[in-house]
Amino acid sequence: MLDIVHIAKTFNPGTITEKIALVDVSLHLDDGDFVTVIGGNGAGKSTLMNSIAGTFPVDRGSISIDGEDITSWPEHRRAKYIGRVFQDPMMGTAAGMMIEENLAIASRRGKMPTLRWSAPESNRTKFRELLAPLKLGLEDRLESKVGLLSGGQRQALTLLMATMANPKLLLLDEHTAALDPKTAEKVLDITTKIVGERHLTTLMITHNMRDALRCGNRLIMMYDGKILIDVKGEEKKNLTVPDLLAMFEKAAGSELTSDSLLLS
Ligand SMILES: Nc1ncnc2c1ncn2[C@@H]1O[C@H](COP(=O)(O)OP(=O)(O)OP(=O)(O)O)[C@@H](O)[C@H]1O
Repeated sequence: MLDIVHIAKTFNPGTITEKIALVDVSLHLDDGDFVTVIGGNGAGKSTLMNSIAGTFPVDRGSISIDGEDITSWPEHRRAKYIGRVFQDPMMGTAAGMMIEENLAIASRRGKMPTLRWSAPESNRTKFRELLAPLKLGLEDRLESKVGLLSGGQRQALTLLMATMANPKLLLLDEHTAALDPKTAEKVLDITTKIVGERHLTTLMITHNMRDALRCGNRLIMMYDGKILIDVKGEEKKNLTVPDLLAMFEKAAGSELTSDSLLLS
């Protein structure tokens, strides 16, 4: 489904601020794979995601989705295939617009643009049906401005919008990190439900090792711009946080020092 072959990315090459962010990364995802991505600060997780989304070009290598080489595609063209949710609940939705207007825009992703934002009654019924399973009461607030929602409500809505047009690939970039623990748990449960029901191929960055172990069928751990650990299926299911730390030490030849990972 997703094929990343030997990609590399260096920021500010040839300057004193040069930073090698991705060394030589290859990754193949099967249809419906739900991969959690962990790693310390600066390991290259967001750079990997940004490379896939087309935020910037990679220096080397190729990226394909369903056999189509998208390496040279600009970000807006890739957006037809890719749904993305960021850490900041303020991104991904339009605060000044109503819930139904946001959903109407999301449902038209990849189709011809239209000047008509408002939703006819048939769409409203569809939107209520989509929102009700979130159990956040949003189905009764279609005309509320999104800016009035809590961070968790807004992230759940963003998730719904990012998946409405059935993306080939869903990228979740620490999408629960800015929420309080209880709300984060709820949004993560909603994520697991949507991804599972829709069989969405998904990459999810998290700083929480337990979440990384609990969610998905595969886990990759990045370190110094490389994929250091890649576990899936039964092996992942039986893994504990101490197992993961031991695997890291063995593969990296040093102890994990990232506070954000160890304290999560
Ligand atoms: N646009 C950029 N310009 C310059 N350097 C960058 C840029 N984006 C990332 N980097 C650097 O590349 C390295 C990898 O960053 P990246 O954001 O991919 O790490 P990460 O694993 O997502 O870390 P974190 O968990 O802290 O978000 C870091 O050293 C970072 O400072």
